[in-house]
Amino acid sequence: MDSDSDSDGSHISATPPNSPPPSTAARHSPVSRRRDILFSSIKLRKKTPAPTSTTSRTILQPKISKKKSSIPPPKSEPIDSKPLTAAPILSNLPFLIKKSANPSDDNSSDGLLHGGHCTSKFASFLKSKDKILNFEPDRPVEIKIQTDAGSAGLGEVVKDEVVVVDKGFTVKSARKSLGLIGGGGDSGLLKCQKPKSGSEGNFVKLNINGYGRKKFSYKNKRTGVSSSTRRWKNSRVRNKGNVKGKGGEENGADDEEGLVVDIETGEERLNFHSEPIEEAVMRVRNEASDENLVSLLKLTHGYDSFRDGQLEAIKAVLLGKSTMLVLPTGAGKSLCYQLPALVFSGITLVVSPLVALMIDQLKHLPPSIHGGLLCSSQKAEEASETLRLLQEGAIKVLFVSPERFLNAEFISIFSGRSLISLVVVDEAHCVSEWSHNFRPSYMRLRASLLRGRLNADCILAMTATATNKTLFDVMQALDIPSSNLIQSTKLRDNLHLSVSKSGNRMKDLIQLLKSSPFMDIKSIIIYCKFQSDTDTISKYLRDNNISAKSYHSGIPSKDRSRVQELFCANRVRVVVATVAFGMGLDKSDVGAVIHYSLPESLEEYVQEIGRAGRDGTLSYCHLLFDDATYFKLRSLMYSDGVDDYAVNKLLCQIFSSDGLSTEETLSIAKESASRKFDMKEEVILTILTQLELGEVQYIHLLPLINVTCTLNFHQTSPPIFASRDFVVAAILKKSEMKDGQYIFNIPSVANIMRMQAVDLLNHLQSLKVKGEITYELKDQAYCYKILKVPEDTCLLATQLTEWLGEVETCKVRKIDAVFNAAAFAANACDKSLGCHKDHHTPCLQKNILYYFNEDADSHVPTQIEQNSRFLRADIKVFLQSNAQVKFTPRAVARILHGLASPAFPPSTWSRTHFWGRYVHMDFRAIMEAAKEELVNFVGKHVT
Ligand SMILES: Nc1ncnc2c1ncn2[C@@H]1O[C@H](COP(=O)(O)OP(=O)(O)OP(=O)(O)O)[C@@H](O)[C@H]1O
Repeated sequence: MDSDSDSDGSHISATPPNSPPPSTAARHSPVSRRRDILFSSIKLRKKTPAPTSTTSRTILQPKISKKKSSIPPPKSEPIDSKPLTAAPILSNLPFLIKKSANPSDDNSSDGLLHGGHCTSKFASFLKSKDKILNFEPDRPVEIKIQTDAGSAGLGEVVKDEVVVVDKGFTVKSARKSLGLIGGGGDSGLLKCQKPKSGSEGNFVKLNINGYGRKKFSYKNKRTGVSSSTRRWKNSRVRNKGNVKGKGGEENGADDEEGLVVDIETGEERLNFHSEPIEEAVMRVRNEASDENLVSLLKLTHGYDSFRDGQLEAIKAVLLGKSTMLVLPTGAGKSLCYQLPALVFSGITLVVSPLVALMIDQLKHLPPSIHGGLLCSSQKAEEASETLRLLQEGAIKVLFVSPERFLNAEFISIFSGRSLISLVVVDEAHCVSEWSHNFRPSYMRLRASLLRGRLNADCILAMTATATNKTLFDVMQALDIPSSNLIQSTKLRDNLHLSVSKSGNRMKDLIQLLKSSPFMDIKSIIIYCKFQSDTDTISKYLRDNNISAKSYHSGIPSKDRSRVQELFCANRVRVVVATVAFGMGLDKSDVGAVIHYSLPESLEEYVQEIGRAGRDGTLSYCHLLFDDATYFKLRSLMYSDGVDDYAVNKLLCQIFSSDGLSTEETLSIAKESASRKFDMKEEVILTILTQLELGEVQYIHLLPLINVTCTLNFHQTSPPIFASRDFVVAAILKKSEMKDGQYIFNIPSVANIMRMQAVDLLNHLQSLKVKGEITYELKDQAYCYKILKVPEDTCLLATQLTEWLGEVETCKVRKIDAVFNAAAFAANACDKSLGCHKDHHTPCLQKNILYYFNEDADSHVPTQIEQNSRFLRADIKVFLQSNAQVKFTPRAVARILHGLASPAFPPSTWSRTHFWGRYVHMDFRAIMEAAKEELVNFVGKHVT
């Protein structure tokens, strides 16, 4: 499709010129990448009854575990053959104080994990028995711990030193691994520096009775700077090049128990005393009674009681019942797998969509539970270290990204063995394409894989935000019976919700921040949709003497971490952020969340306001909305749409291989295919994923590689080299010569050599190291092998297109629902439910709950315009003035909505007068009109 046209006849349009078209950069850099990858696959699942009960009750009875563990049995076995076989879970487990990880370092934009990008520094964020692999060895953390448990335990800060005195625990043993807090080896990089005895004046002592989890927020009396921050700096200097903790050596003991402080977040963590916990675990294994569970909870987490839904979920899981758990954000879902992980003998595998979340959850594991993580951008040695520890039984809870399930080696660890006791699917709504952020990679998480290949009997799916339709889908995919749904209200009642329609959002925002209650709130998140907004607003706030920083995926990860650090340390009052901020952020005292832009769904709204008031205090959430943003965001929901014929053409290319041998690696270059089919790369990936994971497995997807290689020989002449090296011979045979360079396609050569593309690349690399060749690679491509050719490509294309259309409709319905709820509150609420002025907690809560419980496909009314008297005339003019270009109805509608697409780039098309002119009108209505006009236009020009 050629679309290079400058002249579009704008001068003769039917409507007067619009206000200047929105900047394409702004329009097309919404940070919600969720939408970009939302398209996915057709799932033709068997229908099972929808979950009916909102709360399932379980009767806990001991169950005999069938599982064997690689972990040797403990010295003290349970008294009888009770359900859950024992493991030496606690002795000599390490205690870890970690430098808080940086959740924003996920390379994938907005912190979302796609294709498993994460920086390697997370990779080694691992707790293990022998080692703590720190990702920044040059930045060890020191924490001083007061060992004198006999002291009164009153906290104070002197000379920036932090120490925790634990009254409730005693030091269990003195270990030699002095550099490692509680560690058993000497390779740990986190430092525990013991105070010199009697130097109490240097240390903070907290009166915590061993169990408290108070917020640590002491300030240095002199500087006013948080001691943890200062401490952090000090420790860096002091520990340079010194891995072993000197202080620890001096004192001869470093295995402290009690409460300790995360040096960066200031958060307290419980150290533990292994024997009482071990005994408590045994008691739960013998009888998972409320009493036994509460006493374990107290020992491991320091809490006196369970929150709503927790006990029920834990009991169900301990009984081996696969469970769907829906609790509000911040309600404490993690605990529901942490305690079972401790009790089960095998591994608990936690699947999480974000590296940031994984890090956060790993960080928040109680010290009695060993954790590790695997993500795809780990260095090979880091991943193998984790796997080694896993196989040794040194990891109880392993966090993995869904992409890990593509890795055959990983799956093979568990195949045929009963190593896994529990699989936890966190953010389980991602499994469903009807959720607000479906992840194609979550499609791999099917009960068949988890049970069949990983040998995991029990699955715990957790989410805070799912409509009934999504829940049904997830439970069906994971084979969770409808009776095993544990669900509590979706909104915390400490969130005060308000809404206002705004004519000038910037001005209204400042006014809001300067008025009660917001003016007194010390920690505020402002959510925006567009990156550019976050920068503009934060600057504007600073200009108005409000301490603010922006946060979005376009900011370098180091700076993002810094913003998060400052915010967590209460040194920045406001963070103006895109959706990228907040995932994995467990700052408990965020007092307000303000939406500067309309969220894309009520799920997103609930998730984001859930960042506020996690400490249970009354917190304020205000939503500013306007029509223009709604139109813009609604329009963007259509940017991934595809047409039947384009999908058909793509399928023809996918299955166009000559040989169709299952051994052949085929490829589709991302960029050129995207342009050729006018389809976003993510949409192509979605279709490929569906072809792999749908009901029929047509292809097997392989890792992305650059497929075009340009090669130069430097030492040996090519023919002589070819006679010695059969790979080179094949390359010469398959290459095109251009300017003395050999250009070839990697998979083609690999195929004739009957080798894997990756092995060919390794071979080239070794020749390069020897100085024989240099080469360049380009054209990133999706690689795959064909397993089955569809009998009817057209039918398959139609099914795929229809399904993608349904997903699109679902997304549009979501944004309509959130707009309607806001508009109702602002314009139509009769205040009968108790709302007053801008305060609309009752009516918003009601609408949100209604939305979550609504009938799956119920109609959501829209206020968007369906027609315009100038539309037809404008389309006519547009087509006439671009008569040389082949348009589809979708292409015309996109241009009229100002939506970029691969074949109609904004660099060319935003110049037209029609670009974005009809963004306020329903996209599909424009497509319909464009279709009719195109038929007329083509009819006239053909005859
Ligand atoms: N029984 C309990 N008593 C007191 N605090 C608890 C209890 N259970 C969990 N918490 C605390 O509540 C906070 C939120 O817990 P958690 O992170 O598990 O929430 P979540 O439900 O996973 O939230 P989100 O959906 O936002 O990730 C944590 O600080 C946790 O320690």
